[in-house]
Amino acid sequence: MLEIDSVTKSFGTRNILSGCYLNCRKGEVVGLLGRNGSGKSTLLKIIFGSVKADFMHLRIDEEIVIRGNTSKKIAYLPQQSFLPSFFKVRQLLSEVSPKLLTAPILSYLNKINANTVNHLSGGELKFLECLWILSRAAPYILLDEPFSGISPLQIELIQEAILLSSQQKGIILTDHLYHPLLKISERIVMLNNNAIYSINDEDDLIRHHYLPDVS
Ligand SMILES: Nc1ncnc2c1ncn2[C@@H]1O[C@H](COP(=O)(O)OP(=O)(O)OP(=O)(O)O)[C@@H](O)[C@H]1O
Repeated sequence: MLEIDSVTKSFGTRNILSGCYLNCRKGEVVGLLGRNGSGKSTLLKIIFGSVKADFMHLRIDEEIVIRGNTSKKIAYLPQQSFLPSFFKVRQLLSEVSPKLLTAPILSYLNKINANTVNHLSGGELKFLECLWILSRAAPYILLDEPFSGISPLQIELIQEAILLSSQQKGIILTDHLYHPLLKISERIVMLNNNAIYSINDEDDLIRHHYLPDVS
């Protein structure tokens, strides 16, 4: 299990996270929701180790971890593209796990004919980056907005890849496209007012001012 607790983070005088707790077991997808600026990316970066918390405890499979990214136990899809523009698409595809290459995913990939990453469309690039991250050997995967910029049919393919990957891995996923997120998440949590809350139904999303109350 990946378990992070007592996460505290401020930027200057602005408190972003106060004593947050989050966990994820192998075999589950945890959906993390929260309004813009609530601190979701910051929390994922703290777990990965690219942002330093003011305070936190991170344990992965019973071991205390100081920096997630040097532990080899966490792979992380950031919101922004991270592959070098000259990276060969063929090379990228060769590093995708065969397990994720289902017939519909292969059929989509066969239609991509760019040679290098800088010739991919925004959605194609996000799709390939997500498949590549899901293929890493790390047992825990953090996905920051994997559906953003992706068209509906390709979102279904990404959902399929995430679910396949989650058979062995623990996945923490955040996205504002909350319907696709709700569909594949075993558990939903929400960052609100610097803390994490469990979400049981859509009414909770209204109570936490994530969805408008239209009643
Ligand atoms: N390096 C930084 N320096 C100062 N403030 C920062 C820094 N990084 C993030 N913030 C602030 O921290 C808050 C949380 O940012 P974060 O990116 O974690 O939000 P988020 O929940 O992921 O938002 P979104 O849904 O819009 O992506 C924001 O108000 C942001 O401006």
